[in-house]
This record gives sequence, structure tokens and C-alpha cells, in this order.
Amino acid sequence: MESLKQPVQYLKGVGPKKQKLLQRLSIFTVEDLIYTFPREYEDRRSVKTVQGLVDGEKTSLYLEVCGKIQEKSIRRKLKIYTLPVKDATGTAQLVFYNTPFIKQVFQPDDKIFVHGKVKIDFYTVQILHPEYSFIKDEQHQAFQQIMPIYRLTEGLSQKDFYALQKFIFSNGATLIQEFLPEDILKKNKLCSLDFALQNIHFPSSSQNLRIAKYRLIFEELLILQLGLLLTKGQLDENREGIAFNKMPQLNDFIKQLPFQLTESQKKVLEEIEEDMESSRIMNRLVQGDVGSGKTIIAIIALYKAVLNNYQSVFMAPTEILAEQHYDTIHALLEPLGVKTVLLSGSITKRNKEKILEEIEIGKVDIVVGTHAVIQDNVRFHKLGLAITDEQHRFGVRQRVKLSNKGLNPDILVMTATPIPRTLALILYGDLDISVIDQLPPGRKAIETYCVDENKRKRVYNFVRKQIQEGRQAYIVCPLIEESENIEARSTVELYEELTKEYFQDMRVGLLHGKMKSAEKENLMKTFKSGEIDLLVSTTVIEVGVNVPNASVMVIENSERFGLAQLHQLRGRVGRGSYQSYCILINYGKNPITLERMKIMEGSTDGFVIAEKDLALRGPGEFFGTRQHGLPELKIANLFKHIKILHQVQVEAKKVLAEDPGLHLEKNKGLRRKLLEAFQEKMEEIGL
Ligand SMILES: Nc1ncnc2c1ncn2[C@@H]1O[C@H](COP(=O)(O)OP(=O)(O)OP(=O)(O)O)[C@@H](O)[C@H]1O
Repeated sequence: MESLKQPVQYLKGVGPKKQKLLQRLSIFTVEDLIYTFPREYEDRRSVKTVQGLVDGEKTSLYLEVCGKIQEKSIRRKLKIYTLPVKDATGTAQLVFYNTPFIKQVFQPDDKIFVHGKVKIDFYTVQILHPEYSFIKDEQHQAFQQIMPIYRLTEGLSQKDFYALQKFIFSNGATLIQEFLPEDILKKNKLCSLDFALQNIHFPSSSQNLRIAKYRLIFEELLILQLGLLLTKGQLDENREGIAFNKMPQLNDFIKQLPFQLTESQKKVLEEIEEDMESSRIMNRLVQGDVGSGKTIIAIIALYKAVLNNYQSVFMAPTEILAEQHYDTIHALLEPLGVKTVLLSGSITKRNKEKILEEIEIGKVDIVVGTHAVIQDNVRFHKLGLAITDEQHRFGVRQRVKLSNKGLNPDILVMTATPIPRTLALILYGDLDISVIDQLPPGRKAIETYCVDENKRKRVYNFVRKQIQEGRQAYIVCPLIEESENIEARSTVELYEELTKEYFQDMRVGLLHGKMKSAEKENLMKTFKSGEIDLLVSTTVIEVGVNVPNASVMVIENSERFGLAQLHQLRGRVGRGSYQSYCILINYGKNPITLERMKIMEGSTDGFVIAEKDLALRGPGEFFGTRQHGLPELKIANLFKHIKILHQVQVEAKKVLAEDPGLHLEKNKGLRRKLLEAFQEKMEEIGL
């Protein structure tokens, strides 16, 4: 091996097929592979004997083969192989499924080491589908250690991963170069990079694993902090923004809304208005749990800009939501003479050209759409305010782009993700934060039930009853991350099953990501107007959709979703005054899944759920750091490692105080890493 940047296909054992599978896990180079850390470890060092095994546990054993392997056909497609084994304390069976080659593997009297799950039935002790190695093998020693367990994708096994990492560490370990400056290593008692990487994949002891983890967490957080400090530094130059005026019409507008703003909404609105009225550019994040009423706050801000003769833009994460926001804004502001347009994928080219022209000459006041609304072909006459959601919050690049158009608009970012404040400050270092921490009055807590898959029929009966009472319902289909095509297909299948077997007499709609924009829009319109009773959908409805008459949310294969996502989905009901229900149909049996479902049953508070989700999953997935233009966190957990983070913050500040551009020889490696991790951001600020 010549370089860690070498593509993985040059590794032994990686053909085009494996290369594709690795790509699916975002592994392109040898370095990517080295930085793909085990998800967890299995400690196989404590070995048990047959007598003393406990049903259900995973364990390691030394055994001797004491008979011939038996083959049994259970069903047409299920063959079971059982191999009699023993140790000094008793006999057992190794059980393998559908693996014909296993017949040739073992000979009587072979001495083996196995690791697998124990099943005890009456007097038979079985080890189910165990991993095994022969004592005489060289590999055996390694197999008996603390084994790394990697996150897999279909077609790649733990063994594949293990072999690849082994190959790299025996052939390319010398290529691993330390990049942290000596003084940082020393002061923080960090081990060297090669030691850390070697031990994160092949821990020689629990102690060394801890040391390795600590170094890698520290390194990851240090890069994150440096990157954030550098970009924030760039933004702190206090460019002149627009100072909007207070307008009496705004209060009239608020007074005539069909509801009173909650105290919490009022407070947040005050903070926004203050920002808008100052000549500093507003950069504010509004956090509010699902259904807390963020949209109306956004609309009031949009209207304030319009009253000041500025244009404003409202970006939504999906077309469905853009359409919904457009409808709401249009209904509220059109009577006041405000011209709002929707730039969506479904408008014709001619129409679009006309709208673009109207935006450019200032005939349009508010533009609503997906991210496309700030692309190059959209030229504003006089843009004063841009509202977006966290999924595509304005990065430095977008802000620079807007300024280059001769504008310094105020910026408001909305999020339903309840992030603990300290973490928000880290992630959104450059934004001020407002929190809506109160739901509108009259909301009833959504009742949540997690049920086993075999209760589906009962669930559907319940849905039917709710529909008969005049309510509407959602059934959300399993999330299939690998392929949007498969996801669409399975949604269609469920739709067909439901319309044929359970809801023949009801009006059922189907919604998935593969449908054309116009079809989606139409469907949502009919659902909203109450002409559809039941919507079978993928997670396209996840964010923001607001149909207050909907009172039941059924989520199929709920075990496949993250808690934050389940919370978002559940937030689609309970948005009016009707008692609402969320039913999680669960196919998973493992204890963590069940615990997650319990959390959902036990709480409807996004903040509580977020904290528990963080504890269970780690923030990488939860925050989707990538969404924020930040490097993905592979090992650090902003929540769990807050202490290390504080230590890192001090260190990062010191580094930049001494060497703001990272030009010193000792910081060269750090600079290179930072450029790699924050590629886009660093280009923008010209590091
Ligand atoms: N102060 C209020 N009193 C009563 N109803 C309100 C109030 N504020 C907002 N609503 C209503 O509550 C519902 C939810 O509001 P909205 O759609 O703004 O939620 P959201 O915060 O955007 O939630 P999500 O993140 O789930 O999209 C809407 O039907 C809205 O009209």
C-alpha cells in the first residue's frame, strides 16, 4: 500500500461488488475504512463451560466435536444442521441454518472455539449459528479477543470487515501519520494516532481501548471546534444589516388572528422584532417542539418585512410543506394586499419565467418554495428577510451568495429539534437562539401505544372507528434507507393490501417520494380538504404537515425509525382539539428497540425524547451534523463527552490565539485535517 488515500478497490479481496457495498457506507479510500470505527465490541475473553450456561446469553466456549453433523429440512426453504459437541462438563449442539457448506467443515474430535447465542430447551443445550475457529488456526488467537463489531450493509459481513482492517494494519500501518502537535498530545495525555487506530479496531485490552477512544474523541472534537471558531470569526465582522421599522399594522394583524399567541410565542416574536429593528444582521434560530406554532411567528416576521417594503423568502424542506406554507400565508396575507408566490417543481416553465420576472421587478412580496428559491436564476428586487428551516440552514456560502447579490438580509432559522442549549451553541455557534417552550392551549396529550405486529388487524379496526367518527388517519410505511424505489414499492403494496382487505369502503390515498410533484401536491390538498380518510405514506409527511382533523398516526415497522423521527411523525396528529393517537407497530424484539418504544409511550415532550435518543444513539445520527455543514461525528458524542468538549474548547482557542491561520510548522497537520473535514466551509472563508 502506498497511501491511505488509495481507493479501497486496490485492497486484497475488494472486487467491484464489495467496492459498491463499501461505497454505500461512504467508504471510498483506505483512510475512510480506517476511520470506520466499530459500533461496539464483544468481549469474548471470558470463556464458559456447557454446564452453567444461561438461556439467551451470548458466550464463548471451548468444545470438541463428538459426532456427525445432521441435516434436517424444516420447511421448503429452511434447512437446519446440528453438530454434536462436548466439553468436560456436558454435551451441546451447534445449530446452523441454510449453510450446506457447513457439512464439510467439521471432523469428529476437532477442537474448536465458538461464540454464539445459547438456547436451552428442556435438556438440550444449543449454540445458535455460532462463529467458530479451530484451535490449531493462527486466526484463533485474534478471534478470542475483544471483537470489534462494525455497522454493516447487506452483503458485507463482520468477517469481511475484520479481514479488511487486518489487511490494512498489517500492510499500511506505517502510513498513519500523527497530525496533532506534540504539546497538545503531551498536555492532554493523548496516545499516538497509530496506537489509537490500531486499538480501536483490535483492542489489546479494555484499558488500551479506552485510551484509544479518548484520543480519537479528543481529535474529532478539536477539529470540530477549530472549524467552528474559524467560521464564526469570519462572520463576526458585524456587517451592516437592514433596520426595519416598527409598523402599527403588524399589531392589527396579530390581533385579528383566529387565536391568541401563547406567552412563549410572544416572547420569541419580541426577540425577532428587536433583531429586525436593529441594524445588525439578524441570525436567529427559533426552536420549538412539534406543533408549538412556529409557522405563525415566521409569517408575522415575513409580514413585517413586507410592511417595510422589502421582499422576503420562506424556504421549506419539502415541496409538500412549501405548498402548505404557501396556502397558509396566502390565506392570511392576500386580503391585506400582499402578493405571495409559490415556486414549486410543478409549475410550468412559462409560468415560472413569469414569476421570476415578477420577483425581479419587485411585484412579488413573499416567495415560498424549497431551496430552489435562492438559486442563481431567482433575482430579488429587494430581499430583506430569509426564513429557512434547519435542514438547509444558511451556511456561510449562502450568506455570502446573498450578500453578493447586493443584499444583507436578516436570517431566521426554524427547528423542531429540541437541542440542549449548550449543544445548540456549539452546533449553531453563529446563531442567537429563541425557544418556544409552550404548546397552544387546548391540546390533548397524544396517546401512544406500541403494539406487536400480530395486532395489526385490531389497529386497523381502531383506525376505522376513528374515521367513522369523522377523523382522518395516517399509516406510515417502513423506512427503507437503501432504496427509494424499494420504499415506494413496499408502500404501494401496503396500500393495495389495505384497500383490498381492510378499508374497501373508505377513501384511501397513497403518497411516496417517487410520485411527481404535482401528484403529491394534489393528494395533500385532497387529504387536507377531508376528501381522503386515510393516507398511506412514506416519511415524506414527516416534517411540518398540518392537518388538524387527523387524529391517528400508525407507524409500521416503527423499530426502524429513530426516536426523533418518530416524535416528528407523531407530531402530525394532535394538532387540533381532538384526542389523538399514535400507534407504533413493532416487529423488533431486541431490548433496545423495546426500550425505545417505551420512551415513546412514556413521553410526548420532544426535549425528553431527544435526550434519551442521544443517550441511545449518539448525536452523529441525531443531529445529522452533516446537515449543518459540519463534519460527521464518528466517535464523539456531544452529549456524553461534554467534559472532553470543554477541555477541547480551551485548547482550540489557545491554538488559534497563537496561530490564527494555522501556518506554524507544528500546526501543519492540523490544518490539513481541518481542510479535509470542513472542505466547503474553509474554501468559503479562504483558509
Ligand atoms: N397560539 C396559538 N393558539 C392556537 N393554535 C395555534 C397557536 N399557534 C399556532 N396554532 C396552530 O397550531 C397548529 C400547529 O402550528 P404550526 O404548524 O406552526 O406548528 P409548528 O411549530 O410548525 O410544528 P411542526 O414543527 O410540527 O411543523 C396550527 O394549526 C396553528 O394554526
